[in-house]
Amino acid sequence: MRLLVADKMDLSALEELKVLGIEIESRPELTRDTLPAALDGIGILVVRSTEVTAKAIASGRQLNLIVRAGVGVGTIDVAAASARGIYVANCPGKNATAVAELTMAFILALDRRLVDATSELRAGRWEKAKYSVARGLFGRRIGIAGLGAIGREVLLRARAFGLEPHAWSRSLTPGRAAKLDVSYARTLEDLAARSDIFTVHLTATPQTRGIVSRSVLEALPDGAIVVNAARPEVMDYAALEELIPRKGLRVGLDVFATEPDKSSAPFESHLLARGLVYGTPHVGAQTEQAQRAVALETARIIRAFMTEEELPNVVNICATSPARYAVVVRMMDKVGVLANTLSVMKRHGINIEEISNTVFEGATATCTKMRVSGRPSEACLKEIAAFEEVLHVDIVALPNLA
Ligand SMILES: NC(=O)c1ccc[n+]([C@@H]2O[C@H](COP(=O)([O-])OP(=O)(O)OC[C@H]3O[C@@H](n4cnc5c(N)ncnc54)[C@H](O)[C@@H]3O)[C@@H](O)[C@H]2O)c1
Ligand SMILES: O=C(O)CC[C@@H](O)C(=O)O
Repeated sequence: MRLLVADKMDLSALEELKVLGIEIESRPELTRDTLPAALDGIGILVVRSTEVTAKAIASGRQLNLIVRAGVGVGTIDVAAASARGIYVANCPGKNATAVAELTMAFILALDRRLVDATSELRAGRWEKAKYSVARGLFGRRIGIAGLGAIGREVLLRARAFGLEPHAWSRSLTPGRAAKLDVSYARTLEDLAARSDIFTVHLTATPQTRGIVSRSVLEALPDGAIVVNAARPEVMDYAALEELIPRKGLRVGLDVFATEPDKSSAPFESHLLARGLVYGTPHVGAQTEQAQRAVALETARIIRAFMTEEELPNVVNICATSPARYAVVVRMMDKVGVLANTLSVMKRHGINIEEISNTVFEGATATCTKMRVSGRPSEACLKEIAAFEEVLHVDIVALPNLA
């Protein structure tokens, strides 16, 4: 099988896959527009930020698996992949430490205005009085929006700096907050209102688009530090642009709405000219440690795809299966027995949603579980049971977990 890595990546971690017959091709120069033509004959695609459009997915006729070597899958048309039965998997948590470190770097740099001080020194200006007015972090309040993998790493580091942690997260309850020893905020507005430092670590989904809204940003105290190392879509950047000078916000951004596809393209953001705004070109995950961890996780996913039944970190499996019954058939491990069973199911109009087959020690007998949406008739089950090589047929009603 051919594997294409369409981004810059630590390839040494993928070397071990060659023993599985995988041929690795590295083409970091590919872009959203050139990727579709490069997918001919490719079975596995690995990407970081290169966009995988519906057009690319349609061109990848042999594509079985797309691995996002990172967390956010917003650059992949997951719906198009699902419609063609292509797995999409990611590497959650593997770069959390790196992003938390960048978040802390922004907070410290903004408090001390490190970038401006350095620029002045470089220009030959010793502005000691100007840069001797930092507020300091100890005892100040940090509001963490989203206590996922990165949010929790930020929490850990915030404590070490003596910051007072407050949080809002989708599944955070007052009880859980008490266990984590963080002050519970009922809403994002509530969190913003008590944040001297406000940092966002939410997934970008249709539900979280603009969730850090104008009213959330309006609720921030004047002079607050704001960090977004998550995704631009989660924050109302137009409102932020307006509020930076009005409220004297100090802002650190690793993510921009105008990010180019590849680093050679030009970049522009009005936000950077609005006041004390520091930026980095989406490098939150770019430490050697994080990239190594992500590459190892990518290799683990691909190995599992080639050798195991279960695939880790898949983001596009049907959350609630439409299957309502399982037909459990114990049968002899012989050619054609399963095919006969399937042909009976087909004749009775039964659509199989999921199927698994376990072979027992000695390879004499197997157990096949077919999960189906409609209940097969007694006649259908009797027909299956009538095959000489079928040992037993059962039907089990599945709990509706929807
Ligand atoms: N700057 C970078 O280079 C970089 C690197 C890694 C991750 N990220 C981004 O950082 C963010 C956090 O990543 P993570 O690894 O902590 O992810 P995570 O899945 O561990 O945590 C995500 C958080 O978002 C919340 N969330 C998800 N859907 C939500 C919804 N519909 N409503 C409210 N909250 C919701 C979750 O409850 C959780 O608190 C993501 O946007 C990710 O893409 C950026
Ligand atoms: O790999 C990258 O360049 C960005 C990674 C980051 O945004 C992620 O979601 O993991």
